Amino acid sequence: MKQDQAQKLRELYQRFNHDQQTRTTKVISITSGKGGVGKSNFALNFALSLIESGQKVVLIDLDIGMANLEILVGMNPKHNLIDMVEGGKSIWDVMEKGPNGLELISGGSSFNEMLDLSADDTNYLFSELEKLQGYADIILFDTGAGLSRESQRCHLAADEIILVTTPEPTAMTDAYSVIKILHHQDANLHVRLVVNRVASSKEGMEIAGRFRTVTKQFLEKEIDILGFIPNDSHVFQSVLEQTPFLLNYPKSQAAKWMKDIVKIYLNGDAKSNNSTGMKGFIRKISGFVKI
Ligand SMILES: Nc1ncnc2c1ncn2[C@@H]1O[C@H](COP(=O)(O)OP(=O)(O)OP(=O)(O)O)[C@@H](O)[C@H]1O
Repeated sequence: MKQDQAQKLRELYQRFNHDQQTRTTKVISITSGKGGVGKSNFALNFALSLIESGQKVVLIDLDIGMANLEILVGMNPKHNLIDMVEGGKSIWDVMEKGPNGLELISGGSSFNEMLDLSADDTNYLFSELEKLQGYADIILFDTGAGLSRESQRCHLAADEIILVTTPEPTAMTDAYSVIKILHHQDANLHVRLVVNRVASSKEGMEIAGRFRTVTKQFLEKEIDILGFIPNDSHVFQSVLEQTPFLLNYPKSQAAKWMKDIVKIYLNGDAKSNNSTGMKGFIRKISGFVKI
């Protein structure tokens, strides 16, 4: 048997037997109030940095109508979630391997078709997604900016939400709105803030302070600040080169700060492990969708 065939068989074996593993599987939904604040770049490089720290991560693109993670990472996936539902494929058929152990599931560019999915299709989608329980330590959903009905469901069903903003007043105002609307639906949601494109950590702290003051008016608890990413030309360069900055420019300031965020995330996460995982996610999201 050829070596690559043997490798493929081993991978298949691992995937079909993953439920015997004991991974908890945390589901994180990544969002922003305003578009273009760096949410997808954050999601991709956060995933890669988590992997570098030993986590098994699956990144799922749910940016409705604008799925572009595959472009940022220079991949050309053969299938996406819509193909999966329409073609009766399995979740393993649509999961593509990227660089450095990244596993990516593309949402395609017409995921809003989900709105028209039949009850059987929706059940099928959820049953395939549920297979990821126990397969990865962390499932990251990159959702569209703002709050569409689908992305709201995703946030409300996830174990936690990472909200990305920049210091711009417009981005901040939209981020406040996202928190306010989500909090109105579930006061116990765990939201963590990332401020992207800051000039310095001092500016990041100032923005975080302002965010805390404003959100105190409608949150019972203080919002969690996960960290800051500097404004760094290497990010822009990496987008042009279709290679994530964490891999392309590992010594850049953006990569360094991202690694700090992951350290903070993993330290804090170990202390508060109350995830309901992919099974909980499917149970909750099924409750929002009338099947
Ligand atoms: N830290 C940063 N430093 C410099 N430029 C950045 C940084 N983060 C993002 N950018 C720039 O912002 C652009 C938009 O980033 P990205 O596509 O990740 O945003 P987004 O919030 O996902 O957008 P959308 O909501 O439209 O999907 C990138 O192409 C990059 O040029």
